[in-house]
Parts: sequence; C-alpha cells; structure tokens
Amino acid sequence: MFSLSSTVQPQVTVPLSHLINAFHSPKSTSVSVSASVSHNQHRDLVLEHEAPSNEPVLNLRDLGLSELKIGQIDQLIDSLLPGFCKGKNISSHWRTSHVSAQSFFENKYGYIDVFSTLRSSCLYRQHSRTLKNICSDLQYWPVFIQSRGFKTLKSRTRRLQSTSERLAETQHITPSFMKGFLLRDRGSDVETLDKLMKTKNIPEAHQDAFKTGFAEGFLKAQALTQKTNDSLRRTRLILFVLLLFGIYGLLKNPFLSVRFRTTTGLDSAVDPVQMKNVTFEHVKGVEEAKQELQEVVEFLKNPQKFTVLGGKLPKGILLVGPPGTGKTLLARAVAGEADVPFYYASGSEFDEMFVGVGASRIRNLFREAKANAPCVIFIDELDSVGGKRIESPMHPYSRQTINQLLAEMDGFKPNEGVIIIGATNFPEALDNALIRPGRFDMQVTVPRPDVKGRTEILKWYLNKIKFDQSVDPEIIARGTVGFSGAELENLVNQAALKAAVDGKEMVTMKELEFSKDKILMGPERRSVEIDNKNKTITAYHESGHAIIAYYTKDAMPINKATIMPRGPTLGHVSLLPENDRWNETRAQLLAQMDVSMGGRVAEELIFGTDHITTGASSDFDNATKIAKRMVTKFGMSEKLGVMTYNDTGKLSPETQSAIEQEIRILLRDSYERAKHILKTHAKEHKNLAEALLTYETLDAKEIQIVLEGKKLELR
Ligand SMILES: Nc1ncnc2c1ncn2[C@@H]1O[C@H](COP(=O)(O)OP(=O)(O)OP(=O)(O)O)[C@@H](O)[C@H]1O
Ligand SMILES: [Zn+2]
Repeated sequence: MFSLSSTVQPQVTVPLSHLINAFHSPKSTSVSVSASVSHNQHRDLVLEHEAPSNEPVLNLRDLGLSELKIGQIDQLIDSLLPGFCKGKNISSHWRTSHVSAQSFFENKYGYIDVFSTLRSSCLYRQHSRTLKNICSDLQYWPVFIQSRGFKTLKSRTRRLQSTSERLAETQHITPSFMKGFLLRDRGSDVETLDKLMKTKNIPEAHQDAFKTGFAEGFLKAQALTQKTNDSLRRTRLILFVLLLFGIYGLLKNPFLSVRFRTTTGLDSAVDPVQMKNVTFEHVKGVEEAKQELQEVVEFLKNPQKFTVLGGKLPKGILLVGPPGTGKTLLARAVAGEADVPFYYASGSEFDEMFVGVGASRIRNLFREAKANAPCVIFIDELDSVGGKRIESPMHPYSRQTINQLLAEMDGFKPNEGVIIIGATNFPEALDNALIRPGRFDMQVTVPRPDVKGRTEILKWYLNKIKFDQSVDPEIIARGTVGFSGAELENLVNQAALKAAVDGKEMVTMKELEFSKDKILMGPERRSVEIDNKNKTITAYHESGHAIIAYYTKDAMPINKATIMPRGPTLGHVSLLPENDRWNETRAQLLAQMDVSMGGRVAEELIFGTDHITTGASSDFDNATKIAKRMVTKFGMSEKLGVMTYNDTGKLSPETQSAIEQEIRILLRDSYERAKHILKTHAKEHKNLAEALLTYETLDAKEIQIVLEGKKLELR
C-alpha cells in the first residue's frame, strides 16, 4: 500500500520497472509496498526496495510526481501512452478523475501541439518502449510547459492578477507537480529561497544542490535579461539615428523643409560669401558700369567720409542688362573691392508656394546683413520677387514678399553701410514702388560688350588656357557680334575642349572658329552623307555668295566659306564687319542684299533655270527683310518718301501695292547686279567652287589666294 501526501513528502525511490505495476497493482506481491504513518488524513507512500537491482533508480520527487494522486498518474500515463494500460489489462479503482492533464492544458492553455508533438514523436510511435524510456522522456515536460507558459502570458500584471484566479480554478484538478511548474515564475516573487526549501521539505543533503540549481537558473535568466536589454538598447539607438537622419533629410530638401525651417526659425542661417578674390579686374568690357560702381565701393570702404558732407548714397542699385553680361560678377566685384561680406539671394528663392515663407526669408536676409554691415546684398532675378504686384491666383502671396522687401529697404538708414544690388533682365517688369527714390534709385546698364569689350573678354579667358601665338582674339571678337561675356567664356572653353579631343597641345584659330560656328549654327553634321551632285551645287552656291562679297565695295569682308553641313545648313559663308556697326548706309544694305542673291544666281548660271534648288529660300528671306525695312522704315525709297509704314496690313491697298512694288524693284535690281558680277568673274567663281570641293572649308586668306588665281598649298 502506498499513500500520497502533499505535505509530508518522504524520499521515495523505486526501480523503474516496478513503477507501473506499483501504480496499477498496489497489492501485487512482486513489489513490497508498505504504508507509513499517515498525517492529516493523507497517506504517505513508502516504497522500499526488496532486492538490489541494476536498473536505474528514479526519484519520484525529482520527477515532481510525489504529489500526484494515483488517479492523476493513471490519467497521465493513459494520455501519454494510449493503450498502454489497456494492453496490460489492468483495471484500477484509482481511475476516478475524468479530467486528464492533457485535456486540462489543451483547454486552458492550448498546449495541444506540444503534447501531440511530444506524443507522436517520442511516445506514441514508440509505445513499445519500456517505461524507463518514457519516464526519461517525461523529464522534458517541464521545459515545454514552462517556455510555452512564459511566452503566452501577455503581461506580468495580467499574469499576477490572473494567477490567483487560475490557481483557485486549477487547485482541484491540476496535478501538484504541474502546479509547481505553473507557479514557478510566480514563486520567485512571493517566496524566498529558504522559505521555498522549507515548504518543500527539501532534505539538508539536497539543499546545496537545490541552491546551485537555483543559482544557475538565476544566472541564466540574468544573462537572458541582459541580452534582451542589449538588443533593446541597440534598437533604440538605431531608431534614434534613423530619426536624426530623417530630420536632416527634411532640412536638406528645399521643398519639404521650407515650412519646417521657417516655423522652427532654422531658416535664418544666411551665410555671407566673402568675395575678396573677385575684383573689377575680373570684369571686362563694361567700363562705364565699373566707373559708376566705383563710388559705391568707396562708400562701403569708408561710409563716414560720405555722411560727413551730408551726402546720401543710394540704398539700392539696379543692374540692368541681358543674361550673362556680368551683372552678378560686377556685384561680387563691388563687395570684393570693398572687402565686405557679400550676401547672395536669387529672387526665385523667395517665390514660395507657402504663405509668408518668401517674406520671412527676406527678413532673415536683412537681419543677417544688418548685423554684419558694411556689406552687399545681391538679389539676382529681382523681377521674380519685385515684379508688379499682380492679383494672380498663381501667386496669391507675391504681395507679401515684395511688401516685406520694401519695408526692409525703408527700415535702415542710408549710412548703415548695407548696399542692396539687384539685377534684372526686364526692368520694365519691376514694381514702380521698388524703383522710386530711396529704394533701387540708381540704375546701371550692363550691355552686351562691343568689339573692344569682346576682345578684352576673349583675351582674359584665353590667358587661362594654352593658346597659339597666331591666335588673333580680335578676329573672333569681330565675328561674335551680340555675344555676352558668358558666351565668350564658353566659346574659349569649347575651343580648349576641341583641341584636347583632337590631341593638340594648344588652341589655334581653327578651334576658336570651330566653337564659334558651333555656338552660332549648331554642331557639325559630319555623318551626313551628301552625294556629289548636291555637294557641287552647294560649292557653287556658296562660292556665288563669296564672289559677290569679295567684288562688292560696300560688302563686309569675307571671313570663311565652307560646305560642311552644320545645323540646318549645307554650307555657309561668314562675313566679318571691321567694327560693330552702329549705323548702316544704303550702299551697305544693298551690298548685303546682293551677297544674299549670289547663291541663287550662281545655281542658275551654272546649272540652268531648270536645276535651281530650294537652298536659296533663307537668302531671299534675308534680302526681302532688308528691302522691306529700306522702304517702310528707313525712308530709302524715292517713290514712298521719308515716311515709316509700321502696320502694313492696315494701310490702303494702293499704299500696300506701292510698297510691294518698291520692294520688288529693289530685289530685282539686286539680283541683276549679282548676275553681272558672277558673269564677269565666272573663272574665279569656278576656281573657288572647286577649291571648296577639295578642301571643304577655306578661310579669308585662302579665299583670297584662290581668287587671285594662285595655287593653294596642300593641307
Ligand atoms: N564682362 C565680363 N567679364 C568677364 N567675365 C564675364 C563677363 N560677363 C560674364 N562673364 C562670365 O560669365 C559668367 C556669368 O556671368 P554673370 O552671372 O555675371 O551674368 P549675369 O549678367 O548675372 O547673368 P544673369 O542675368 O543670367 O544672371 C561669369 O561668371 C563670368 O565668368
Ligand atoms: Zn545661300
């Protein structure tokens, strides 16, 4: 007989092979079971060895089975080894509980998987194994249960709250060894180690082992906590770094950051650019503008000198001129000459879609500048911020920005040492309030450079590259009428690139001419296959232009003739004015018309009326424009007199036909003059066309050699 007690738990040992028999056949003679004294109406189980056995001895307490009721053990084994008990055909009056440990866990905690896995993988398929094996498998239970229980309980608070309820619930049905496991994570909260050992009646001999095990478990738990803490800390750090990156990205993105920066005041970071290295020396071909700005430089250098005499200097200077003529460069040079800070802002920067951002930027800019006076504020593209205050749905807050600018300009005294330089390509678009005295009241025009200015600019940029001594900047300057400083700088740069591509050591006239044509007419089209017939027609056509230019007194000197396709043209002749032409005479205009006619006349004379081409259409456009302006604008027609006819569509039919008549006469006469010249110089015409077919491109000197009947040296 053996008894189970939850309070008194003596050391219970039993050979494994006897265990099952002991459970199911307490009266069996093969196992001597003697009952010990019972306490509290419970029975203690005392199992004694009868004979020494080689089988390993299992301690029931070690297995946590000491508190089990027999019925519960029975159920447990049944659930673990279905059919095991049946196989043994042992009926037991201990089997009274219908709630098995398995179903309890399945219902309460959803442990079905763990159990079924355990059963299927370890137990069920191997139910022929001895109980010894089964019991050794049993020792893994707590591991499964504990880890699972730990994971599924959501929070500690909930756990603590619910444990008491659950305890009450499970008190009657849970085997006590399982209770122990379920309560284990709570036990550390409510019981000290000593108390635990006392309540569990751990014998002294095992207390050390118990403590060691406890300590090991504690250390393991601590290591786990440490690991979790470390990874938590790492995650937090990563999140923090990502947050910092996000904020930085937001600040860097001009579009997204605008609102953020303004509201946070971060936008106030306006850094000045010191322009010591840029002086008037760097700005070429705009002498008048430089002279006008010289006094501003003096003022910035020594403001007191001006205010002592009571004189007032303008607060704002407006630089007006086409793009790329050096307005920004001039403003920088003013700051550089005076050695003061230079604040750059572009008008389009103030044109924001958010309300008040433009105005706040202007405030920030002026605040910084005032704190660093004397200084220069440069506002490029002033028209985009200071344009006429229109009521437009596209720019609903443009007024705010310009009003802020006006307020800031009024807000400081002329002798405070802040000079505002604005630049615009469209002065007429500026708001009138901006150009009244006291604001941008000084206007400096920065025009496109004349031939002298262009020569200076070309020399300045040529000196920055390696160029051949034969290069004559003046020739290039003459051929680049209307080029701005920026375009001339680009021309020199392109020539240097071309020389590098061609493997040359220095830039020659050839590269400079090449890049000039490229800028004027687009890139060469070397890949275009042009048949010989078309090439010949082009050669005679271009030679026709060149012959007329060469033999007409008032025509511009020839610079170059080529039959290399470029842009939309198959060839061209370029003429160079000796100087920039401020005025043109009637003879010069007629000569230009004659040169234009030369192409078609040449085609007609050489190939016959039936073989003239469409290639002369732009020549006729050009000649017609000149003739029309002579008649309607310049008063150069005897018949129509010294009168301008602007809107020819509104004129009387008679006047219109009279104008047409006069234009036609001018063009016809021009055509006849060209025909005469080409007939007279048919031999030169033929020589030049053949030279072009051979060499493709001829410069002024080579054309002269050919026309003088000399032989060209082979290139
Ligand atoms: N007169 C000049 N002398 C020397 N370099 C010049 C001159 N004009 C223009 N450049 C060159 O062209 C560049 C562009 O000129 P800049 O920006 O000053 O023109 P801008 O008139 O302000 O043009 P935009 O109206 O388009 O702003 C200069 O940095 C400079 O290298
Ligand atoms: Zn032509």
